[in-house]
Amino acid sequence: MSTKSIPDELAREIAVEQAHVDRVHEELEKAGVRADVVQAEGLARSQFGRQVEIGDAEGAGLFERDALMFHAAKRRSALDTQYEGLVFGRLDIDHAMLRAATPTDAAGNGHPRERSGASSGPSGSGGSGEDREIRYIGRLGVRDDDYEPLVIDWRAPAASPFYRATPTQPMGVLRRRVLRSRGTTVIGIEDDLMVPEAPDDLVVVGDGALMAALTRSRGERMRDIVATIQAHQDEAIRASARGITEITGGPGTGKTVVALHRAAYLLYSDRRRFESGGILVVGPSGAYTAYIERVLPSLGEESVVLRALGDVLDVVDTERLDPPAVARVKGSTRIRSLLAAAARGRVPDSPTELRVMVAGRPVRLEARDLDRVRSQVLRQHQRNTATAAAQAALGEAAWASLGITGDRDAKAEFIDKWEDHLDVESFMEAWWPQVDPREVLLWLGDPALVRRHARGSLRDDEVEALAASFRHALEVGSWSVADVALVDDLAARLGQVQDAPKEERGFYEIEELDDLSQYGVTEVQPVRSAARDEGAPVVRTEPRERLLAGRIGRPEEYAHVLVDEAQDLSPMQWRMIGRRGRYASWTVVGDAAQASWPDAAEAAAAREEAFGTQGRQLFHMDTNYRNAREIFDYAADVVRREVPDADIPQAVRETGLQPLEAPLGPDPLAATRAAVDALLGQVEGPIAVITPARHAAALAPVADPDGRVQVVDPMSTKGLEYDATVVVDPEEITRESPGGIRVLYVALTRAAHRMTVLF
Ligand SMILES: Nc1ncnc2c1ncn2[C@@H]1O[C@H](COP(=O)(O)OP(=O)(O)OP(=O)(O)O)[C@@H](O)[C@H]1O
Repeated sequence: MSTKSIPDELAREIAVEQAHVDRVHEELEKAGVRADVVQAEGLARSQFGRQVEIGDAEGAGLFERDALMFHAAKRRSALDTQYEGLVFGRLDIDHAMLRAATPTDAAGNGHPRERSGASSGPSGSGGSGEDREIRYIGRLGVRDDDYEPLVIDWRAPAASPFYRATPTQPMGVLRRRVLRSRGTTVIGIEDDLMVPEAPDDLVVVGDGALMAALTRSRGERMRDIVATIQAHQDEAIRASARGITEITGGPGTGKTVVALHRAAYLLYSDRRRFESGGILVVGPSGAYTAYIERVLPSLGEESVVLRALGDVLDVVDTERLDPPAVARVKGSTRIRSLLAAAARGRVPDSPTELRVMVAGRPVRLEARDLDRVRSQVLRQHQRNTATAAAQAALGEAAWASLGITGDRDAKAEFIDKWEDHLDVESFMEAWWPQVDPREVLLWLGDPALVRRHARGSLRDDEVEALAASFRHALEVGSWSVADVALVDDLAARLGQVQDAPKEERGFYEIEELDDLSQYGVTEVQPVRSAARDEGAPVVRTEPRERLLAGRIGRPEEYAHVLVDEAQDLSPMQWRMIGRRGRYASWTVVGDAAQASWPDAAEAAAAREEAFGTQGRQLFHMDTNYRNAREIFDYAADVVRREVPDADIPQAVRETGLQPLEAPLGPDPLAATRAAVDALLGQVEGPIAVITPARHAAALAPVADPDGRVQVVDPMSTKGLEYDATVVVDPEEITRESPGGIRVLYVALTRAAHRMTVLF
């Protein structure tokens, strides 16, 4: 046996694997041609529809095989060119060893033996005898004409030993091999031996795939870990789809990447349910969704919806953060009573009196009467769907106000006239308009209104700050991330805005003009009459239109909801996500020690409400795969001082390089530049300068145009990682953030290889 790679041996092994990869591609080439034919015959849709229901380990027959291959052929070139190859693993299994083992220690994870990914036989180093089997593992399943698997989908039960086999429980596996490819070319091999002595014909090369993966430079986008998933991670990935799956663990323990692989696994294991029902992945920021967006496509899955907290609603997409004190008010369920009152309250500037002549009788209703009718209707209805009910209730009130008793016919005539009365209709338009939930937030720019509706539930300073924040939204024309959950809450209270009946639309509202973009028009400014504007201050209407653009629909519901960085969701955000997962199972990923939402108990209560009474399964990750041990130990020391019960993982990789500390000095820009310049020569990939707001403007010039060096605030680095970081002014980071030291902990755990801290 050989445990060290020597170039010739490595080249020989690569050639063997290349031969198999070539065979897979030939097969896919043929399938691609067939797929074109299928498509040309108009059968593609039904074929594709069927294929989504099968896994490559189950079922048999030409039809499924064609369908499977159709899908694989479609995805092949993307997987090869963008995602490091379709085939990434190989298992050499000894069935004699398997037979001798306990029944649970079986390749195939207890499932009936599947035929191999390449079979026993001549192709390569594994071909000794009947008992030997070779399985190739890939991002998708591929079979040959005889329905023999050439590659097994990584999610199939037959691929499970690739992730679960260990030297103490080898599951019949002699050698696990990871293939590294560029395009369709195999360029490297890393082997792990599962038995103390490999048979003579089994060559072992490389230093182990995990370490090779971890020492690699980080790209701008998260990579999948499909070739190096560890056994404890695999358990969480393949855990039951039901109920609530919680994945906890410290920084860099792979929580995010495991959760994403789990999403791909769920689609594979119950495609009918999860593809049609949908999977929603929610993360903290747009930077985060951009960072993870390639992981699922790299696993062959395109159908998962990724949303940041600022773009959960279709019509709002924002990254703007409120000052911490305001975000706190907006995130707390305390604000619900204000929203409820505002949603039920009078529409500002709506009429406070109704005078009308109906069926020859003069009707007069005053503010008190109108308020009473409104409250009565809103006890049973949502405002936007209750126009008819409100008009009817108003009619009853109008009749009652006349003080006529016992004359049924007169009442019937009155109500009949009331229903079609033009004056009543125009009153209704002003008194009971359709209300966009975002309008309600704009009303709350008035502190007096906020105070009145809050009825003591908010302090004076909170009232002022809240109202100021909505006025600010109107000035800048953008909502904040925290506003999105408020809009969603109001939308649930008000009901969907209803279309005006077609015949009532003004000529300028005809449908053809709804989508002006087809004429190249991207921004519309209303024409204001000169007379109306005369003498009046110039009103800039554009920000308001930006704030109210689009139509808010009903919340999209999903079959599975995956929430990352769950420790940061405010109670109001939990409620927002909960509306999208009322019938869903959940995967929830978080680490309390990295929390930026200050009131853990309140958030926990809202989260429990979102989950309902479903069963739980908990997975804990305790190995840090991101940070060099020296960097992580530094961060762990910092957080332990204030959060003694922080969940501290073990970092597995040592570099021998301690983080550097240097003074920020009188010229922060120069100090930061010097730190960045040094790092540029030491790492290949992205570098982040993580700075508190105080230095952000001064340090902005350090960012480079190609994006390799970025200047970012600590909160925006949540969930992300870089080859190297410069953490600026840690004390100020702690001071400025509501999460305090926990946010500094996030900042200190973003670097994979090098870190410099500037005090
Ligand atoms: N089995 C693995 N093989 C290779 N790389 C891995 C493995 N597990 C995790 N990693 C890598 O470790 C890094 C950290 O993973 P991830 O971002 O999922 O951690 P996290 O627990 O979500 O971190 P945080 O809580 O700090 O955001 C990523 O680069 C990920 O690819």
